[in-house]
Amino acid sequence: MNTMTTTTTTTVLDASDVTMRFGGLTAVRSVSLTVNSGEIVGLIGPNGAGKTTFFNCLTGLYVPTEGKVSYKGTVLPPKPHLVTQAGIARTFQNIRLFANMTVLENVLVGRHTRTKEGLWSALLRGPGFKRAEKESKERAMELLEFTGLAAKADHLARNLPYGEQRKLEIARALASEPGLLLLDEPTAGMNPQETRAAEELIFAIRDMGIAVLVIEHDMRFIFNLCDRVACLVQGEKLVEGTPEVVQSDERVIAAYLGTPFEGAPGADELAEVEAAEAAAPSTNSRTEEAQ
Ligand SMILES: Nc1ncnc2c1ncn2[C@@H]1O[C@H](COP(=O)(O)OP(=O)(O)OP(=O)(O)O)[C@@H](O)[C@H]1O
Repeated sequence: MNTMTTTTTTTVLDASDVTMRFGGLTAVRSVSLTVNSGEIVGLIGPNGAGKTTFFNCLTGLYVPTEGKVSYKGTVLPPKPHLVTQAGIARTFQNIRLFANMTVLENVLVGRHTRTKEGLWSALLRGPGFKRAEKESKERAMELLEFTGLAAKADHLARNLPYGEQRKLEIARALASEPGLLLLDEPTAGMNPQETRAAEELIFAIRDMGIAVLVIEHDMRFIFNLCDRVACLVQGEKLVEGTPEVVQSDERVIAAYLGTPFEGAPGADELAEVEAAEAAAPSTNSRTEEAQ
């Protein structure tokens, strides 16, 4: 929640008329979308609607066939490492961690776009390199505290439970000090309790001053979390608006939701979350899996 009285909203991301064709298939057709500072924006739509392809166009993995993508007023070069350097970080639908590296090492990898020390400095391990290494480690530990993973800093990534691997991906993305975070299905495979914790984590990220664009199929999560939601269908943006507008739009219901969305959690689901929360002493002190 923004408590400042004199906040100015700026456009962080401006994607304009983005089209992506693969041979004869138009996966994304002339989609425009902005994300402003302080906002959490959701991207929804049926399987194959073009959501991940659109993300890939934003992050330089794909060069859009048409259209342009700007970050804070500057057109982005279509190269993933330059996009990260500019200030956009992302997570992937399928978790992409370095499984045999520790939790801390995974976050340190995410810092490489922010460390200025060059190859020679690293090879010689001079004072500049050692100072940068120490600062990176401190920042990485801060991010592990923030995401609730500090106690597992020395564990191998592959030994973390699934929900914590997703958190680690977020910590690693935050390590590049982004101004915009793109999350591709951050709650996929999570239980209701983990989903709720992920929601809180994303609010906290927004409160740190990082704008968020999130793809998700869990509509309760999306409508609860987002200031604005855009619905893609067959590569085109069908509707964009507040959660209230999007969830009651007849076209969204027909093309995606199937039935009108009911916002309040069902009694069974609420009971399941509350029982799980009561059983777990805290999110950070889960039973550790064997290393
Ligand atoms: N590299 C590619 N080459 C060819 N076709 C592709 C490529 N990537 C995606 N597509 C196609 O583009 C369309 C959009 O796929 P995309 O993965 O972006 O959808 P999505 O909305 O993210 O779906 P989901 O919710 O299932 O993840 C699909 O028809 C897909 O098969």
